[in-house]
Amino acid sequence: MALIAILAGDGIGPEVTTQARRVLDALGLDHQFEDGLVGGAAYRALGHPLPPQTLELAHRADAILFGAVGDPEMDGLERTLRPEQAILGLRKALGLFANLRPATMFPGLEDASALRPEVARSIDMVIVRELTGDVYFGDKGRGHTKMGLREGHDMMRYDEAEVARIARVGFEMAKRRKKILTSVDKANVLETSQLWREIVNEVALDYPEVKLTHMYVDNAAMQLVRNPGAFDVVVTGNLFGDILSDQASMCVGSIGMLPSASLNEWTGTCGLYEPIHGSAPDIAGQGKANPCAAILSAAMLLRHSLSDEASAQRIEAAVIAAIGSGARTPDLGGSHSTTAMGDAVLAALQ
Ligand SMILES: NC(=O)C1=CN([C@@H]2O[C@H](COP(=O)(O)OP(=O)(O)OC[C@H]3O[C@@H](n4cnc5c(N)ncnc54)[C@H](O)[C@@H]3O)[C@@H](O)[C@H]2O)C=CC1
Ligand SMILES: CC(C)CC(=O)C(=O)O
Ligand SMILES: [Mg+2]
Repeated sequence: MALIAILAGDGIGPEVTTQARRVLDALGLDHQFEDGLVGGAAYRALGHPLPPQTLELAHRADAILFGAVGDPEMDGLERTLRPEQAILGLRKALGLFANLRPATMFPGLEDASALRPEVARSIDMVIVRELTGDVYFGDKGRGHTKMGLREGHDMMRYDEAEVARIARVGFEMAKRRKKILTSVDKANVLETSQLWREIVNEVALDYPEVKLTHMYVDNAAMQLVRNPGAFDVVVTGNLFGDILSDQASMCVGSIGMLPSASLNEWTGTCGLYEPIHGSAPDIAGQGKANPCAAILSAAMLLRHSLSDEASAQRIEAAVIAAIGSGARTPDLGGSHSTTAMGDAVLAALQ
């Protein structure tokens, strides 16, 4: 029996996580669930966005289903107490360096894409985003210039081991798919990216069967809307991966459709699974959130952390069938509530 920690968080986090939990329950598997406080909800109750008891639960669990954190009322808090520190802290504490973000066009959703249907139809890609380095975790601070102007800095840095291990995840993933890997960087400007490219080329020697292309991030953003079907696996750093994956989500219809897995090794023993979106304060509490990304994250949890491919596929098939039957939340142009969308997925579960 596995222990699944549920960290629902803030805003729409609890709304979408509730639907994912319903789907997991309906599978009738013998797993145990334990809820933990995280983000703004944890700060309100316990004075810290990632309290020790939540961190302890995360370490004890076999896998974590995460909702989202973030609360506009807490934007003024010092950075270390902001709700977002909870997810950053979990990624660092659990060593979750590999973030897999699949973007696939679901049949019937072409019209919801921001792209023309004939362009959108061919999208089937995975963004492999490095998750514990880069400007997100580099030295940061505030100060004043000699002229007395306020300044801020965030250090972008990677060492060769950090680049090599995420590159390997990208190559392994590509090897199992169409054998096309695009490494995205900004090596024409950034020293960090030059090292990135050097190391990716070294790792490539172990994967002669994978076709490797290097692409600058500005071009990648453009190609992602021009010809997204050309991408198979994209490997990139923390910042570029964060931005490109939100962009990829609109190419397949909605940010409410993209799940993710954050792993600390290729097969992942303990992993954290979350929709790529945030707490969406603009729609929180209104029953408008699309729960598909959270439900699909639960499928990734079963696949990567619990080695239960059959159950993962049952969930994915149910989401495809629910979409196929016309179920749509407002972000997809429909009028299903969050719960009604969950109902549609449950009804389609075979
Ligand atoms: N992993 C996490 O917990 C993340 C947390 N955040 C935090 O979330 C808060 C809000 O950030 P935003 O920049 O507004 O990004 P967001 O992803 O929360 O929302 C962006 C837009 O997408 C819409 N949206 C997001 N998820 C949706 C869903 N499931 N169904 C329908 N529409 C959806 C929202 O309504 C909003 O208009 C901030 O505090 C931010 O720091 C942002 C991204 C990731
Ligand atoms: C710390 C999070 C707010 C970063 C983010 O946007 C993400 O991981 O998608
Ligand atoms: Mg993001």
